Amino acid sequence: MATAAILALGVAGPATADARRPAPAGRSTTAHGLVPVTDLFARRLLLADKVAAAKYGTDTPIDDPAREAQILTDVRARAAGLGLDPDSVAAVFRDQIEANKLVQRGLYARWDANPGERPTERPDLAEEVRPALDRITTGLLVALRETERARAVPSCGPRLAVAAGWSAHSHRLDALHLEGLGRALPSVCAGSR
Ligand SMILES: O=C(O)C(=O)C[C@]1(C(=O)O)C=C[C@@H](O)C=C1
Repeated sequence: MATAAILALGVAGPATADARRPAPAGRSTTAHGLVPVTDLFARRLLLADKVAAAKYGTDTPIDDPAREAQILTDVRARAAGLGLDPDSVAAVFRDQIEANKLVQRGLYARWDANPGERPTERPDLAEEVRPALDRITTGLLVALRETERARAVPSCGPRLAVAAGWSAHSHRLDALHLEGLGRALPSVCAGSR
């Protein structure tokens, strides 16, 4: 999705007048229906700052294929337990990982160019940062299950754009994290896979 489109939606915010009106019978979701998903995407992207701070200036590379495989194996198994399609859920998480790496690389470039902006503390990746990412994984699996129907209807794309704009705005994402949010979205709607 175009970053500019997300930005514009973020500035506009949700349609409050519509949100106050009761939904017509048979129409299950509101414009806010996908916010639980995009909110967790945004939170996960903000954690990329801690991941990058844990690794920057060390021998630990941004890419950790073993950790990625472990996440994808785990979410596939848990998706099946929740009655979700494992392939679809794995696609969503693969996008989250790619989005996270996009932000990490952007931060590295920023810190290389501006030494004054480099992190002053190094969080513990194993003890602090990955457990926080794991908590988001659990929340995201629940959010994907709760939005299964909303993600299967043709209006998913526009609703996702509204939700992403709202989450970008409420988490005050900068341009880099907004780009990450755009990278996080492609697999959310059932028809997009
Ligand atoms: O846990 C890490 O080391 C991260 O960099 C985070 C993360 C992720 O998004 O979960 C991203 C890149 C790595 O390849 C593995 C996992």
